[in-house]
Formats: sequence, C-alpha cells, structure tokens
Amino acid sequence: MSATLRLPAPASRLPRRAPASVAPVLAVCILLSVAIQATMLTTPLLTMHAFDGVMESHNLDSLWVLALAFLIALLLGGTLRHLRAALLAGLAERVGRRLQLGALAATVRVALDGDRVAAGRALQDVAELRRMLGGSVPADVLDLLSIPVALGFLWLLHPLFFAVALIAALLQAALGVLADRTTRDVVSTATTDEARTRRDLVGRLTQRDMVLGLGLLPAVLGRFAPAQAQAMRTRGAAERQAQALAGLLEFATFLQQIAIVCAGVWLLLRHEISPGSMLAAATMVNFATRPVVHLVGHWRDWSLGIAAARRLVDIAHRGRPPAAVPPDPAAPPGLAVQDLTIRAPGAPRPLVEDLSFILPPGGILVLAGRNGAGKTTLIRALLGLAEPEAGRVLLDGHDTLRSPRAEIGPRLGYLPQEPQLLEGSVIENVGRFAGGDTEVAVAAARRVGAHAAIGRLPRGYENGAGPDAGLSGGQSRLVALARAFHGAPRLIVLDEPEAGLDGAARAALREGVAQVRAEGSALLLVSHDPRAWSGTADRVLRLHGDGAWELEVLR
Ligand SMILES: Nc1ncnc2c1ncn2[C@@H]1O[C@H](COP(=O)(O)OP(=O)(O)OP(=O)(O)O)[C@@H](O)[C@H]1O
Repeated sequence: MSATLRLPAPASRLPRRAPASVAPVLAVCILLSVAIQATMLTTPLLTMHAFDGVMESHNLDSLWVLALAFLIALLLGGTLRHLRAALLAGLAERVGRRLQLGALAATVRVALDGDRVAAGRALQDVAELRRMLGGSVPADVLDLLSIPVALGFLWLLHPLFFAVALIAALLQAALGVLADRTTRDVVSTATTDEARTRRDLVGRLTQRDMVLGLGLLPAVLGRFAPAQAQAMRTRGAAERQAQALAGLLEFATFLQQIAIVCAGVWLLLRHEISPGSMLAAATMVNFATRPVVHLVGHWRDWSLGIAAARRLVDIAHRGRPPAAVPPDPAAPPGLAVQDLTIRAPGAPRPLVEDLSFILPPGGILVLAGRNGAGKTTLIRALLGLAEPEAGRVLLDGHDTLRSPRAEIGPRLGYLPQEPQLLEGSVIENVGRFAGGDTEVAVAAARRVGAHAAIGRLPRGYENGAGPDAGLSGGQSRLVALARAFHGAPRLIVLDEPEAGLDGAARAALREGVAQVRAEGSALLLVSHDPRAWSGTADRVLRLHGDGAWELEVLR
C-alpha cells in the first residue's frame, strides 16, 4: 500500500445553503409578461387607428408611421418573450437541481422501507417536472395575464364583445379542466405500471445467467409483455380522449370567430361601433382565449408535470427521517435494547416481542434462529434502518432510529448478507467515502484479514469495488468486512460473517473480532451455528420467529 495514496474528498454532499430563491426571478418574469401584454395591445390599437383614422383622412404617410410603430412593437414583444423564455429555462434548471437532491435522499429512505416502485419513479418524476417547467407551460401560465387585459379592452369597445370573449374563454377553460379530470389519473397509473414492469425486467437482466442458462427467457418475457402492453393501452386510451377534446377545442375557436364577426356586423348596422373597432375586437378576442387554448393544447405536459409534482411531495413526506431526539444520559454504555417489538410488513404476528437486553462495550452476542425467524429484520431495527412496532434501541445513549444519520452512522459497522459495495475504489469503500486517513482504512483491512486478498487485486486498494468491478463473492465480502471494522465503530453487526470466506480469512476474522472487543466495540454476529462462536461470544440470542426469544448468557 503506497503511503502517498489519498482518499478523495466525499464526492457530492448536499449543499449546505439552499440555492438563491426563485421568487425574484419569478417576479421579473411576471413584470416582463405585463410588458409583453402591453406590446400586444398595439396590434388592435393600430388596426383601429389605421382603419378609422387613415381611411377617413386618406393620409398614406400616417399609415407608414403606423406600420413602423407596429413593427417596433412586434420586435419589442419578441425580444421580451425571448428574455422571459431564457429566465424561465434557468429557473426550471435550478428548481430541477434542487428537487433532484431532495428526491434522491427521499428515494433511498423510501426504498429502504420496501417501496421500490415509488423510489424508482422519483427521479423519473423530477425529469417529468423539469420537462414541464422547461417547456412552454410556464410561459402559457404567465400569458393568462393577457385575458383580463384583453377582456377590459373588449369591454371598452363594446360590452357585447366582452360577453362573447368571456363565454369563449370559459368554454375553452372548461374543456381544459375536463381533459385533465378525465385523463390525469389514467396517465399516472399507466406511467407507474410502465415503471414497475421496466424495473422488473431490469431486475431479471441482472440474473442473466439464471435466465439464459436455464432457458427462462420466454417465461420472463411472457410475464413482462402483457403488463407493458396493458400500460401502453391505458396511456393510448387517455391520449385518444385528449385528442378528441382538442378537436372540440378547435371547434370552439371557430365558433368564437363566427360569434365575434356576427356581433360586430350587428353592432355596425346599429351604428354602435366603427369598422376599426370591429377589426380590433376580432384581433383582441384571440388574446382573450389564446392562453387557454395553448394550455389545453399542452395538456399532456402540465398534466404529467402536476402528477409528478404530487408524487414527489408524497415521497418527500414519506421519506422524511424521524424527528431527532437528544442522547439519553441515563442509558448504559454499549447497546441497550428496550422493550422492542418488530413485525414483518403485513404479518399477523410479531417476529420478536418485548425484547430487552444490554450488550456492553466489548460484549459479543450471537444471534441465531431458523431461516425466516427474523434475524435480518431485527438487525435492521437495531441499526435504526426500520421503525419497530414498539420500543427503542440506544447505542451509548443515542437512539439509533431517531439520531441524525451523520451522527449515528460512524458509530456503526455493518456487514449485510449481500456486501452492497458502492461504485468507487476498494479504499473508498473501506474508508466509507469519508476522505479520511488511508492508514485507518488499511488497518481495518488488515484487522479482518483482507489486506493480502486486496493486495492480490490488479490495482490493489485502487481497484474498483462497485457492482461492475468484477470482484469475486469472497473478495467483495472481505472488502465489506473491512468497511464494517473501519474506524473501530461502537457497535459492529455482522450478518453471517464467515459465509464465503476461506479458512485463512475465517481465522483472521476471529482475531480481528478479539481485537476490536478488547478495544471496547460491542459485536453482534448472526450465525446458524452459535456453537462455532462459543469460545468467543458471551451470550446467544435465539429467535423463534413467532415473537418468542431466549437469551442465553455463556459467561
Ligand atoms: N419487506 C418485507 N415484506 C414482507 N415480509 C418480509 C419483509 N422483510 C422480511 N419479511 C418476512 O419476515 C420474516 C423474517 O425475515 P428475515 O429476513 O428477518 O429472516 P432471517 O431470520 O434473517 O432469515 P434467513 O436466516 O433466511 O436470512 C420472513 O418471513 C420474511 O418473509
């Protein structure tokens, strides 16, 4: 091991400060929208002036001036729209980044609780929301400001124009609401179904040898294809429904044009308006209804975006860590389990009921029980990864469930049944990506007898260790063992630590266990053969799987 090897700094921590608030940018966008609406008013005003003024005076010069003014207004409106679009795109990017970090954290917590479908959807939902915010929907929403401006202008021209435009806008809005109501849930269900089937298929692909080797591919595809087809059918039906509503909307727009022209001609015949006013009204009525038509036209974007936002709010709520509690100064040192009851999800009986024991520093407890008795579930509750039905678990007074993870995590060492090594090098994994002293990581590897095995890897401690790094099962377990011992945690939990280790590694592990116990770590070992540890352990906890348990004190 080279002494110059440095552990890299932790890759990506959550930012301490929230990014600059979105409110000022949003306020500027609203101001720009007002300015855009003002430039928009020039079209009907100039039309009116051209028709009523120029026709009467026959002054062509004033027509050129009007045309120039119209061009300037058009250019100004276009520039302001461009500026607003750039600001909105930046805003979408910023909101997306902020949501992504929160969604990632919540996703991991929700996945730990077993809801992998919701967890898998969260990042997809962030992308969906970002697509909506980065698309035309925010500009369409801001353009809704033009409705009162246009309606006010029409009122000034004639209350009848106002009434026609109001009815048209309300009708189009009603069609939009109908489109949303009838299809949002259907599309959301289809998206969730698609995510589930995709996740299942990807899960099977990781079991490639089994699927191909045993000829299970047709069976896998047979299970996957109907679910995917159903999801696509559901989505297709919702989209057809939306297209039908879009057709209705187009029809409503034609009706609106006919109604405004008929109203104009009628008012002209009654000499209540000028020809210019009629033309201005025909232009203006579009401004009163166009934002609604746009929003309904982009129904799919905002409908999916809103559904995604709702799911993200839900996952953030469910993925919120429990409220932190301060350490209990009266608690004994080491591990104190108090009146703990745990139950598997949906199970009628608890796996373990009213469990209480103390494992002092330097104590070694072997956890035993038949397959499915609840050993892993109990370990998860002890580590604060799953909420028990009742009771609490304290480590040196710190509640393992309700203490901030950054505080309790370094006090714990854990070797799960699957090594769960993360993307990164061996040294990063052993050192828990904390950027600390490499010698501490190497000492942990030596302690569990992993140093020699790591030295035999092509790149030693710099070798990759993640899921695609190609480590053997035993090599991965050795690296995970070293990670569990890194930094002499106060409690080390090893789930079947000798599984997959050769004789030399087992002997080294036993030496390592003796050393950390001498240094004051408490150890909890899951073993199907507690007698194998009888010379080392000082108590055995046996689970019966029906809530009952017995604690045997060996010394
Ligand atoms: N997320 C879950 N959803 C439903 N049931 C679960 C869940 N997790 C655990 N169980 C059930 O709880 C029981 C205990 O499981 P656990 O994995 O804790 O057993 P174990 O003692 O570690 O088994 P083994 O020795 O086989 O590893 C089992 O019947 C299991 O099916």
